Amino acid sequence: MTAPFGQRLADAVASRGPLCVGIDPHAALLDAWGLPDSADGVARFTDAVVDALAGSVAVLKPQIAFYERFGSRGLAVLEEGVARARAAGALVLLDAKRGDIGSTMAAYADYLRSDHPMRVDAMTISPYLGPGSLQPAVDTARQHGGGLFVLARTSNPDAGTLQHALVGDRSVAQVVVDTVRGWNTPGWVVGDPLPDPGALRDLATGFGPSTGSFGVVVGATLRDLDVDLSGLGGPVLAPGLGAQGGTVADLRRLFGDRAAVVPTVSRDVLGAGPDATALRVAAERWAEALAA
Ligand SMILES: O=c1ccn([C@@H]2O[C@H](COP(=O)(O)O)[C@@H](O)[C@H]2O)c(=O)[nH]1
Repeated sequence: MTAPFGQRLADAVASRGPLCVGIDPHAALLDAWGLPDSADGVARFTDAVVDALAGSVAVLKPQIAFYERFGSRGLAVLEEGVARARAAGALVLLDAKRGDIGSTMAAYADYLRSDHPMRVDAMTISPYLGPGSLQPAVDTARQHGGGLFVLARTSNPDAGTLQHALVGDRSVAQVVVDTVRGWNTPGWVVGDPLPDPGALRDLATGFGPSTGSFGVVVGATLRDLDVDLSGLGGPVLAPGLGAQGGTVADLRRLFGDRAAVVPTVSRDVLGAGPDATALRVAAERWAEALAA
């Protein structure tokens, strides 16, 4: 029986630190690494990143879009990379950003099943079809010890166009955060009123044995933290560092010590490759800056 993702994440962070490194084999990076823009190039890129980092970083986050570019051969490469990364001790967060009606969502969530050929530890999902549509993914995650990160306030510049829109007196982003807070709250079921954040302030804010398995994505590029994360009870995936302009100082400014933050960096680390030592040094530089 697999322990809940939140607990496994907290353990990984305790022993390896919170850094997540993204595996994003962009065509430009393949070129810079002297690799062909093909499934073979992506395989060599993935192997190099996994070999260099899966033994030391807490989380690796492959971006499925870069594998789907090469059809079934690309997915076979990803499947192999995911298995190797997990075997080396890294948690694998599949950046797939899936979202659909509930019955289809159940199929997407199969990536979390223990019998899936490309089983991952957690995946990113999109809430655009409404919180209720995501429930089958929550059920699968609970059953198989998996985790979910729901897009709440993403790192792209025009994200607020939709995410700031109001639903009653709350922003769309806040509705997402409140929904995830519900998933992390023992005893809460769909249809119950959402838990009052004020009453949940003592739910874990940092990493610990009670870290929940359900998290949100909040970009490190935000000018201000315009969602209330109190009582979330689960992790916050923070992309946007490095290539998108976010810094460790931004993480501190936005989150302080009020959240269990998993900062994630792709291009800024991957650009150091293909040399394994250089990749490790680039990841360590971020890890040290985060720990300082
Ligand atoms: O709000 C979001 C959600 C996901 N991402 C993904 O993270 C990486 C970022 O790559 P960098 O090279 O570090 O910019 C990429 O896979 C995005 O799809 C995000 O950037 N923002």
